[in-house]
Parts: sequence; structure tokens; C-alpha cells
Amino acid sequence: GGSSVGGGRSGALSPSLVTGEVQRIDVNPPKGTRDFPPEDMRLRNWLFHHFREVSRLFGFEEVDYPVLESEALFIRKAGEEIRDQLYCFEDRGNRRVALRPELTPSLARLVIQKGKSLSLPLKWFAIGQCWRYERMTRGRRREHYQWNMDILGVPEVTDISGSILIAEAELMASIVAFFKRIGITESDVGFKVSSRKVLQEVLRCYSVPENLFGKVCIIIDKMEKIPIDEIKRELNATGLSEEAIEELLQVLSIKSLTKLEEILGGAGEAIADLKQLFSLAEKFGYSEWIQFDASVVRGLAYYTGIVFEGFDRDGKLRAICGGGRYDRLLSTFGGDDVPACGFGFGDAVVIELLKEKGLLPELSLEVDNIVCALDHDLQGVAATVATKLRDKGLSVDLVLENKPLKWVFKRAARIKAQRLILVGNTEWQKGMVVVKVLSSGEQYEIKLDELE
Ligand SMILES: OCc1cccc(Br)n1
Repeated sequence: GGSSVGGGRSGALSPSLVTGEVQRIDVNPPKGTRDFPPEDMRLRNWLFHHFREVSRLFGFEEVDYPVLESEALFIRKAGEEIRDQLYCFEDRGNRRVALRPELTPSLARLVIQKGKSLSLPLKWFAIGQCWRYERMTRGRRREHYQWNMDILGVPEVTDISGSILIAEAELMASIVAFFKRIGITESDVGFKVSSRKVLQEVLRCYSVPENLFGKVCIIIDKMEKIPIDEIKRELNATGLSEEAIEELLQVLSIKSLTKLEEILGGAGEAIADLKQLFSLAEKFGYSEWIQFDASVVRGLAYYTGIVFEGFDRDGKLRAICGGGRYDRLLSTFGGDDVPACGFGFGDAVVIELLKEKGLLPELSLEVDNIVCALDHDLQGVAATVATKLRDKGLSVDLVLENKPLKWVFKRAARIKAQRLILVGNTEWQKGMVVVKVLSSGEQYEIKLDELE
């Protein structure tokens, strides 16, 4: 149904007839951005519905922040890619602003702003559009939506048996719950888990100053993405000795906790933390989903402890999600430090994964009723019928023009209407309307007040 777009309307003179040729605008969205026409919007809403449901099940509250932030929020000097690709500009008030590339700094800003009025621990989630300005050399997207979950105020309580990493374990449990809801299992994806304390302990052996820590992490995060010689060169440039670099790269290739213990010794916090986390994973029932992998550092400078990332076991896709502990972020903004951990989960890779696995849901427009007046002078009655049904919570597609029945049936099929309600003179004389159940073809007349 529906007339073909862009022409065929009588009466209005198109501009070109009046003022000469009108240059057609570029109808595509800006480079690197997407429209969400109905079919894509249904898939996005389906995905976000599962993000929200899991957040609800875990007792998290939804928050949001402006997509536009002060540029200063994202200026970190650790050489992060997210900094190089900041979508920043000067506004009409000569302020340096940026489209947020991530949500965590906004969370930190709001927590500092709210200060003592917040009771800890707090568990917040957000689903927000994030931006980057990447030279379109690689034709990649410049925006995506990210689901974030953060727990603030739960420290890595270090008791006799090492830190209780229940907050990190809880966050991974929420991601596992999400994957299960959409049909993804541990045979499809896993989590690589490590701690930045592994790096810290190695760097301390070589008395590398703390302020280099973030930079070294960012360089190491580029492993697999740039050649190892480039990694070594960049590490060298930060002042690390050849020996320190060799030891670092050797430790980063470790994939078992036992091996790590042999190298680092059992005294350090890294080992205790990771052992704790793996035993908590057992309690949550997702041991099969996680594995230790010392090479995971994540590409954000502010992580200080456990870090993790979701990966597809076929190795075809980029990281699906990632997160970790960031106990010092608030103090870098001049706030009091609040222990924190969280993750980000983008809306793009997970859809590629679902396509790979044949798990994309079939989503279509479903309408309960299509209501149609058979005569033009019954259009008002049709509106009354539609309102009655809508007040009962039943959706109605009200036919808005005088269309032949053939057209109405075609549209009813396209919008998957359950019932066709016809308002005709003969029946209306008796206060009745005709109901046609489209699946069965069953047809009957009914008084308007009995319609439900
Ligand atoms: O995950 C990096 C990132 C940040 C902002 C926008 C896009 Br697309 N990607």
C-alpha cells in the first residue's frame, strides 16, 4: 500500500517548475553516521531492551549525560587512540567542546558534582551515543551506541585471602546474562581477563616511574594491531630498558595463572586478585566463559586493576565489549577518589556476531487492528472506533483516505494486522461494525461497545 514517494501529488508546483532547477540535497547521513529506518530501529530497540532488562535484573539505575562535553574531560596525555580521534570543536562561545567518545568521564563528572549527596555504592547504567572523528581513510563509523554499567564505592577490599573482586565479578555476570538472553553461549564468546597490576609489578622490578604506567599500557594495547618492532620502539621511547621490554613482552604472553605465579611469585596482589576473581566466577557459574590472558590491557589509560574484554572465539571480530577497575579517575578530575569499575558494550560488533551466528531476531511491525470507513461520511465513526480500541490498549492503524478494499487488504497484510474493522452504512444503522479476523478469515458483526 502507500503511494510511491516523491511525485504524483496533484496541485503543488514543484520548485523546479517555478524557480528553475533545484539541486537535490545529499540525502545520505553525514560520513560515518547511520540512519535508523524502521527495520533497523526495531533491531536497535530489541538490543537496547535486553541491555535495559539485564540492568534492571542487576539492580542498576539508568542515567544519561549530554552528548556534548567540555573537551577537557577527555584530554589525557597517555597517547590513547580515543584522544587522537576526539570529535572536538570550538563553539560559538569560543569554548572547547567535544562529542563524547565514551561515557565514563561524564559519570565521573556527575559523581563529583553530586558529591556527598550520593549514597555509595552506586550502580548506574547508561546507553549513549559516542563519537570519534576518524579520517575516513578506513571508512569506519564515527558514532556508535554504548551500554555502560558502573559500580562505584566498592573497593577492592583486601582481606587475608586477597582482594574481594565481587564488583568486577558482578559486572561480568551481567554481560554473561545479556549474552544468554540473546542466544550467545560460551562456545561463541569468552572473556580474556587480566589485571594491570601484572604490568605494575613487572615495571616496579625495573623501577619504572608510576607516571609512565598509563602510556606503557596504551602502547601494549596496540599489540596485534601494529608490528612488534613498532611496539618495542614505542616502549623504548618511553625510557624502558631493553631488558625491561623483553621481560614485559615475555610476561604478557602468559595465558595461565600458574605460569604467571612462577614468574611473578605468589606474593603480589595481581595473582591474589585474579585467583579471587576466578573463584567468584565459579560461584556465579560462568567459569567456562573466562580465561586468564596477560596480554589484555585495554586501550583506556585510567584502568588500575582487573581488566577484561569479550571476544568471539572464531577470532573474526573486534572486541565485543570491555571494562575494568578505575580507582583513580575521579581524583584526576580533582574529586575525591571513589573506587570504581565498569564496562562499555558497543551496539555494532554484537550485531555482526549475531549475523555470523544466524541469531538475528525476526522483528516486524505488528498492529492489532486496521480500521476502515467504507464510505467517506463514516470517516468520523471510524475515528471513534479507533479511539475506543486504543483506549483499551489495542493498536490501530486507521485508514486515513478513501481507499478501495483491495488496497486495505494489501496494507493489512503488510502491517500484519490481526483484525480488519470495517465501518459500513448498513451495519452502522444498527450501531454495529464488521470484524474480520485476518488469520482465520472469520467474520462477524458486533456492537461498538462490545468491541474489544
Ligand atoms: O570504541 C571506540 C569508538 C568510540 C566512539 C565512536 C566509535 Br564508532 N568507536
